[in-house]
Amino acid sequence: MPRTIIAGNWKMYKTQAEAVEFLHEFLPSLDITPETRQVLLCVPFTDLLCLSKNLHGSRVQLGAQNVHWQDQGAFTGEISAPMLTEIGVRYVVIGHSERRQYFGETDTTVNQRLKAAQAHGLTPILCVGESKAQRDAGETETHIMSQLEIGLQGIDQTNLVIAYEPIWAIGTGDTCADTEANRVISMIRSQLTNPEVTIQYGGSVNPQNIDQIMAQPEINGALVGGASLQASSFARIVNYEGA
Ligand SMILES: O=C(CO)COP(=O)(O)O
Repeated sequence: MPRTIIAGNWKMYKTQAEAVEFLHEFLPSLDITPETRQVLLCVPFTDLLCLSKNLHGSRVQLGAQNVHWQDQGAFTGEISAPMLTEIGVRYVVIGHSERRQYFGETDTTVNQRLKAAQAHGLTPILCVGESKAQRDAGETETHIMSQLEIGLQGIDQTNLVIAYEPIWAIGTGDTCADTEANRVISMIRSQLTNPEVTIQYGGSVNPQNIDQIMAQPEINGALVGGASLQASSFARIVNYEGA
């Protein structure tokens, strides 16, 4: 069985002070068994060091939201994998649709970032998903298959998480129907060589829909944006009802 991983993606939200305040409320309300349910917070770079100290000994792991493919060099504004692992980061989100849309991320650079993350022992969370126009044109499957084909070239599937995030469902409140998310995730799994890869759903996950999403057999977790910013709402999500 793939491991269940519920991750919060804070995007560009929360100063350090706000992050610490979040933890004070969030950590005591966790009601999970870490062996069966992994919880992650993927936070802005400036929050990582402080959260690493505050999460030490807790049941929550830390993730970054991007990583460069070189270990060091003249790459102004970038952060490398050794810089992340040194401060206790274990996961990194790669190829989020917002990076693809606003910052020129391509499947090729996604692949380079995945390789660098794995080379340093980070677990990458590869984000894939179709736009509304692609869905309407019936191109959901071909688009995702092409993202996977290029993104996963030469990638070790024993240290990998995939997040299916339909772009039209991100931040819109327009959640993909859970059976449809299950169908697409099943298609994604059919493209993989390792059946144990955790595949998450992301896109308007909230405390009201998490139980139903997690009841789907192919869905192994969630990547949560807006609803991970409030401690009470993210706690309800990670404490979802189910196995
Ligand atoms: O992009 C997302 C997580 O990476 C999803 O964002 P929302 O949960 O705000 O829709």
